Order: sequence, then C-alpha cells, then structure tokens
Amino acid sequence: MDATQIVATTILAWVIWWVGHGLYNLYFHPLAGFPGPKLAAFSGLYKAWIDCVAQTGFVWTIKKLHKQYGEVIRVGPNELHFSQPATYLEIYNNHSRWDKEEALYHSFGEDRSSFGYLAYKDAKDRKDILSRVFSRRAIRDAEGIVRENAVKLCKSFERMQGRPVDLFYAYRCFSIDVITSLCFGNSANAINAPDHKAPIVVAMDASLPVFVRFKHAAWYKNMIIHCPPKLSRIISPETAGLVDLQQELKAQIADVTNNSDNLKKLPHSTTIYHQLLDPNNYRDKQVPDQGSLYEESQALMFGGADTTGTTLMHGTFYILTMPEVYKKLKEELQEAWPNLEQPPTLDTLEALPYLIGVIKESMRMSPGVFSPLPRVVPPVGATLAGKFVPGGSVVGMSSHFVHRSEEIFENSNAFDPERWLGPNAQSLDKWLVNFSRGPRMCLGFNLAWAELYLTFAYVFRSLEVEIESSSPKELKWRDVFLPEYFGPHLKANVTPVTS
Ligand code: HEM
Repeated sequence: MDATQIVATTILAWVIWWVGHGLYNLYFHPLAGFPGPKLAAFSGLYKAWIDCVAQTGFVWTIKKLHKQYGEVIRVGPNELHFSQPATYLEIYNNHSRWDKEEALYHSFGEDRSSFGYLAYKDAKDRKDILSRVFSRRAIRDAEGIVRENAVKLCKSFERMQGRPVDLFYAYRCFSIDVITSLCFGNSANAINAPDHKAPIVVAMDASLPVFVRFKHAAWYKNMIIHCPPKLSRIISPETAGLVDLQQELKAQIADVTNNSDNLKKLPHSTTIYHQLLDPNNYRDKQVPDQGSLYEESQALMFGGADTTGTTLMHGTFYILTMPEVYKKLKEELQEAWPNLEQPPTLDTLEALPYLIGVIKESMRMSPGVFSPLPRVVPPVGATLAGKFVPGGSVVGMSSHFVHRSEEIFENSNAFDPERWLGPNAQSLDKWLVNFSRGPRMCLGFNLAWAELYLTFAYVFRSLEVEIESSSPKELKWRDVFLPEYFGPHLKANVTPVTS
C-alpha cells in the first residue's frame, strides 16, 4: 500500500467507526428511549456546531427543544436536560454529591481548584479552607474592602464629566477590584482605567467564547494552555490578555510561596494565600503547589467577576428603564441614608425591603451562570422527573428554566421587586437558584450579596443616573457557560447628588 492508500484506508476506517458509534448511540445507548433530536443523540457534534459554528447559544436551542419534545430531553449522546423547576432541586441538593462532568469543567484550565475539582470530596476539602475567606462572618469583617471599592466606583463615575459611563465594563471593573483586593491583597485597580476599559476585563470577556471551543476540543485547549506564553499569544489572540494575567498571578504566587515572610507584606490577612498556604489547614500538612494555587486564583476571578458584574448590570438596566422602580428605590435609600456623609452599615441595608426585592429580582433576571451545570449520575442510577436515569449519564439544568417558570414566578419575564415583598415571598426564596444549590453551590455568595447591597446603595443614593440613548432596548446574550453579550453596551449619564 502506498501512502495515499494508507491515509484513505485510515479515514474510511474512522468514518465507519464514527457512523457505527453514532448508530449505537441512536438505537442501543441506555438513553436511546429519551426524546430529542436524532442528531443530538447521534453525536456530540450537534452541540459543538451550535456552540462553535452557529454560535446561537445552546440554552436557547434547549428551550425550543423542550417545547417540541417535552420536559425531559436528550441533548447529547449521553446527556439529558430537564425543564421542570422541581427537577432542578432533585439534581442540585445537599444529598446529591454527584461528580461534575469532565469535558466542561476541565475546559477552563482550573482542574485543581474549588470550581474545577470533579469529585465532591476534593472540592469540599478546598472549599472548607476557603470558607474562612468567604463565610458570612469573614465577609462582614471585609465589608470595608467592598465599601471602599463601591466609593471608588462612584468617584470614577463622577470623573466622567458628562460623558456616559459604560456600565458593562464599569461593574466588572468593580467586581475584579473587590476580588483582587480581598483574595490576593493586590487590587487590579481596574476601576481607574480610562473609560473603565481595563485590559483585564476586556481580556476576560474576549476569552469566554474560546473556553467553549476548549470544551469541545481538549487537544486545542492543551495546545494553547501548555505552549510558551509568546507562542500562545500568536496562536490565540483572544486569550492573549489571559496569558498576561496568568503571568502576573503566577509571579505573585511564586513571591508568597517562595518566602512566607512576603505574606506579611500584603495589606491585610484575609487573602486566600493566608489560608491555602497554612499547613495546619491540611490533614497531611501538605500545602498545594503553585499550579494549584494559580488555578484557584483564576477560578475565583472568573467565578466572581462577570457574575456579579452581570447581575449589577441587569438590575441597573431595569431600574433605569422603569421610572417607578427608580423612584421607589431612591426614596427608600434616601430615608435610610439621610446624610450623605454618614453611610449606613451593611446591616441597615440588609433590612431595606425594596432594596432586597431589587437585588433578588436582579439575580432572577440576570443570566449569572447561564449554561446547565452538568453532573454525572452515580452508578446506581437516579430517578429524576419521575424517570429512571441510568448511572453514568450526564444530567443538567439551566437556572433559566426555574427563574422564568410561569408556574412559580407569575409574569416571569417582568422585573417586579414587589413579588419579593408579598405574603408568598418566603416561599419564592427556594426558587432563587442563581448561586445553584447543594455541595457545589457558589462559594462566593456572601461576598456577592455584600457587593450588590453596597453598590446599588452607593450608586443610586449618591448619583442621579439616566440611561444613555445608545443603550440597547433589551440585553441580548448567548450561553458560553457564562453569558456572552451582543450589541451595544448599557450606558448611563450620571451626576452626583448634592445632599
Ligand atoms: C451574583 C454573583 C454570582 C453568581 C450568580 C454565582 C453563581 C455561581 C454558580 C451558579 C455556581 C455553581 C457552578 C457549577 O456548579 O458549576 C458557582 C460556583 C462558584 N462560585 Fe459563584 N457566583 C457569583 C459570585 C461569586 C463570587 C463573588 C465568587 C468568589 C470570588 C464566586 C466563586 C465561586 C466558586 C469558587 C464556585 C465553585 C464552587 C464549587 O464548584 O463547588 N462566585 N457560582
């Protein structure tokens, strides 16, 4: 056989294997009885096509598929998606310690982090240590850091001197500065970037669609992540900014790990390094290596920056486009905070009913983490939505199907803070799942709440804010795990209030 024949035979053998495997998936796979598009059952390329080529957003596709095929659908050869809100709590709850699914969760290059560990036990060990930075009490102690950044944000708005503020960038700058100050003791100072277009925020935004490609092609991810930084910048310009960030974080980590005295030079002792580098926090007294510390840092940056920024942006969008909401929020804040020179404590803000309603509604209406959070059903199988799902199957559900359920939230597409003030409000709390539920729920939720209380309070008490005319009429996004936004950014004209 000559070389051409060898290549042709190899390709033919591969095509035969691929078609055979697809036919097995269609007719003999344990999930063969579940409804859904034939192409999705045949091959994972269906999902890859929507994510990477059509780029229309898989959650939007899933929504259409549920209308066509019902409440339980097969969205990949080994994957099911559910639409009934009750099923969300069957998958994500404190009794289900199911593994995370590898292709997605190892696509971010954070395998050894609280977010990236697949197994419950590994994640629990890491989260137990980090909870000393993120517990309610720890966040109370760190209130000053969040407040300081909320003030910095408002001052940066004032400096715009009549030019509109890009709220998409500005809120992300704020959340990045909070995380980098609190977790690493080294603020990125993104808020003070010209027009809030901080390179780190732009870099994180540009890298989102690349991670989707990584999910479908691990070889591509390994090539970009493991090749030398200079080459990686050329092959993948979208992740070039991330490479810079990686270099900076790695240098800081090397600094604190090579000489523990350097920890003392950090401005406060609540950084993640103070906890993660303390051998007494580990049964075997072994602290994680620099690679794992880097991955944890990256996970916290991605986990806490876009999510909080997005929630603030969505909330602000509705406040600015609904005069009644703007007025009620302002009035409540003015009453609780009569003298601008004497800002209220977080405790006081946490007791303001309308502000609470605004925040909960911002969380509900914001995509937050938009994609389904895939979990692997344990070997014994499980019953979900009344159907037996065999062990090893991947199951997931996007929070969108809970938050926009008409059965739970009447008029679910309307932003209505009052729904959280009525007699049924408490029963709704169970269905606010933006931080997910169960052992893998968000580690940073106390921090996120504090950021939302303080930022909404400072922005809407100390400034008059008006939507700028170039802003979109509605916010549009697709899921790339987190949301990726299209079209013009939300912008606002701001003027400081005098009293
Ligand atoms: C409104 C803001 C936030 C939202 C909507 C949000 C949402 C979520 C969700 C849905 C998960 C579960 C992900 C999964 O199962 O794969 C999660 C996990 C996580 N979040 Fe957040 N998050 C927010 C803020 C934060 C902040 C401020 C931090 C910390 C700086 C943070 C750190 C994490 C980490 C480390 C995990 C992984 C936990 C695990 O896998 O066990 N998040 N978050």
